[in-house]
Amino acid sequence: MKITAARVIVCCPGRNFVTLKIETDQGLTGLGDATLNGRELAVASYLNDHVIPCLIGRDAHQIEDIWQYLYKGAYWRRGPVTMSAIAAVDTALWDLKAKAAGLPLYQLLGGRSRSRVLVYGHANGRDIEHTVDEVLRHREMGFLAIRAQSGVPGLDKVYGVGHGGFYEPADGSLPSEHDWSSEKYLRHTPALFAAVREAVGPEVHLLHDAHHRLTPIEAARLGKALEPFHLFWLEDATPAENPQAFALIRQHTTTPLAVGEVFNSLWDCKALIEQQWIDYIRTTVVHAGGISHLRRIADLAALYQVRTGCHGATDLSPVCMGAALHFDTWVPNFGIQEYMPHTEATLEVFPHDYRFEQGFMHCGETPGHGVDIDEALAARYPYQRAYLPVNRLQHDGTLWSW
Ligand SMILES: O=C(O)[C@@H](O)[C@@H](O)[C@H](O)[C@H](O)CO
Ligand SMILES: [Mg+2]
Repeated sequence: MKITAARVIVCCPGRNFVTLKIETDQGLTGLGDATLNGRELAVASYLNDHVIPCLIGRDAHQIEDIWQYLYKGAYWRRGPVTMSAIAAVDTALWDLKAKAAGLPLYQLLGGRSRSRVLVYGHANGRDIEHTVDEVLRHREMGFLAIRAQSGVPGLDKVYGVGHGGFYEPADGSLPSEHDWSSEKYLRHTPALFAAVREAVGPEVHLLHDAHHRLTPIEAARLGKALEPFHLFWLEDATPAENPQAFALIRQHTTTPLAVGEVFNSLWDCKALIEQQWIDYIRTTVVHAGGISHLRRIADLAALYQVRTGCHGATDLSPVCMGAALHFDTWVPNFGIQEYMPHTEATLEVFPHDYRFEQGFMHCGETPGHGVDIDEALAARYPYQRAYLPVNRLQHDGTLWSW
């Protein structure tokens, strides 16, 4: 099955998405997600200007050889742009191989390891009371696992909390600047989870994302303070460039730790997994080199009882969600899948066969990963530059992790 053409489709049905479409001489096409929030055109150019010329004429069945060619052949290895581009090619080739076999993708990975995929939803509120209401609303919607994020008294905007309706962090023609105070956040968050756990009872899994903002000792303090509320995980407790920071957190708390949505290769994950400094690895298809590389990360994690917890925010396209659900259906050391429902406009551009049902998701049985793109509709939503916000410390303006 020869690759005859490939093109990059950039569209913005409410937010930007980058999709790679590979065509073959057998008339089959494959899709991969290449969306990197706030740097979309960098990946589009990497694909258009540097990758696609190398793909034409290759055998689409040689997924591994093409992966190695794009990884080692670039000389400049790893990084979010490179690995998102490789991920898109890899995902599209797995989609093609499954379509050529007439099988849903999970069958090519090793078949079904579970009947359904546990997911967690996002409950966000402007304050504790509103967040409790949102958690209860999500429980009513059938979620068995719910992430809670709330506004922090004294801070105008914080990660994860929209201002009414759909939460989309990327905004503006330049990055918006948010104030941050770890002290205010640390004073507030234990009270948030005391109220949420009290309201929702012991059964519902509760999750929280500290979003890279705490120092290691502050993260240890928060993990310890949250122990009475038995979180499923505390995510991105501290920036993970220094994996050793998680060793310090580990010394102080039994709150499970999750990290990895910003990782783009096995090498980012290795020490954290081998030292058992984390409990869940958050890498997913679009940013960690595709299905081929994500399998390698999961296999290493399995040796150390670390489970998967794929990233699944709305700035990852339905193509990534579809592929991730097939991965989740197969992977033996599955933990949980993040599920932020896309907008109707996005879902119209990306017809798909996966579905949500009572706290779980089900990938479809369509050959491939089960997601397509309506190119005519996508063309009606041209790219709109948007950036993720930046954070500055409220007391002196120091630039901080957002
Ligand atoms: O866990 C999460 O879902 C977040 O960390 C993401 O929403 C993250 O902020 C975005 O993907 C950034 O583009
Ligand atoms: Mg996160």
